Amino acid sequence: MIDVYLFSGFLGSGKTSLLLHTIKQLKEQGKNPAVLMNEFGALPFDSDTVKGQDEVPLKELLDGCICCTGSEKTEAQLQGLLEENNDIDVILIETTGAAHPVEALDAIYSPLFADKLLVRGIVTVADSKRWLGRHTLSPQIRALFLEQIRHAHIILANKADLLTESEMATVTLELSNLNNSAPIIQTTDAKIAFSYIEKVLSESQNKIDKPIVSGKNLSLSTKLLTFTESVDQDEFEDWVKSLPDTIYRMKGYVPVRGVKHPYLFQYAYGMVNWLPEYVMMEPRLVVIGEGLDGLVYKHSNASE
Ligand SMILES: Nc1nc2c(ncn2[C@@H]2O[C@H](COP(=O)(O)OP(=O)(O)OP(=O)(O)O)[C@@H](O)[C@H]2O)c(=O)[nH]1
Repeated sequence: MIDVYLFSGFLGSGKTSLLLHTIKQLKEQGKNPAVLMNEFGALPFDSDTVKGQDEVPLKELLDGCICCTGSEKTEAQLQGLLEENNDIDVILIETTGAAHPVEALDAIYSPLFADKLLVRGIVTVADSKRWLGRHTLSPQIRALFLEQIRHAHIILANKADLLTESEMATVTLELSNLNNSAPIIQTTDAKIAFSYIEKVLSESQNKIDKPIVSGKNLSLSTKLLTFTESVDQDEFEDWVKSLPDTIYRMKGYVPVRGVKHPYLFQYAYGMVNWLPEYVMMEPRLVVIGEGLDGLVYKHSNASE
């Protein structure tokens, strides 16, 4: 049987960081992990990051999340992974931040895999800073955030570096009030020993409840910005920070004036992150949020 782990968590909480860190540890143990990831929106930025890891079989479900693309598609992807690679030991599934973890899990519970896959459980990465500011989220999004925590078998209270010790203590207490059966681990960059996750999940094969909130009903949408000319880095950052709180996530490549290649740009919950790129990437940016109509930067074009 192949162990399957599901990584859940809100947009920008640190799931990809957990995935990369886990792949590294599994490979160090001599195991062969495979990855199924889905992206909300049409651009596979996260899967680009994972492709950088040598020889990790990867399937992506583009343009939608595991829950909305339908279980047949997920089944087909999983089947493809298993047929093309007969030496997989572990499958890691990263769900989109907009997916209800139980629906995503439903999709991989298929009779096709009953004797092949052993679903070990759900690890939810919670952005601790966002947790403290959760009252600013719209009710539907907040409900999804809570559901992802409620259904977790292990919770990572991530981004501990951004909070004080007493804030972290508050977050941990509040998370445990919501889900008192999952261990809560405070992490930075979602760094955790995978052996710990393995141990906890092999001990507790929790029963997973039925979904309450559906990821399909959310008013989240995505937008793709393409740039017509390079931007002034400070001005662009000011623009991003002036956007409403309902813009949850941005990632992509932004051409910056005076710099040769577009920078890798990430935005999550009020914080921006620029990283130089040594290759020429197409300058385009995915924006995820609510109420994106009319959102455009002065040197860019927007499309759905
Ligand atoms: N300060 C801080 N930043 C973090 C931490 N973990 C992740 N980040 C940053 O948060 C951003 C999002 O991290 P990812 O690992 O891509 O999160 P994700 O959940 O995969 O994001 P989506 O793919 O949008 O759902 C990146 O800029 C990370 O560098 C952390 O513990 N502390």
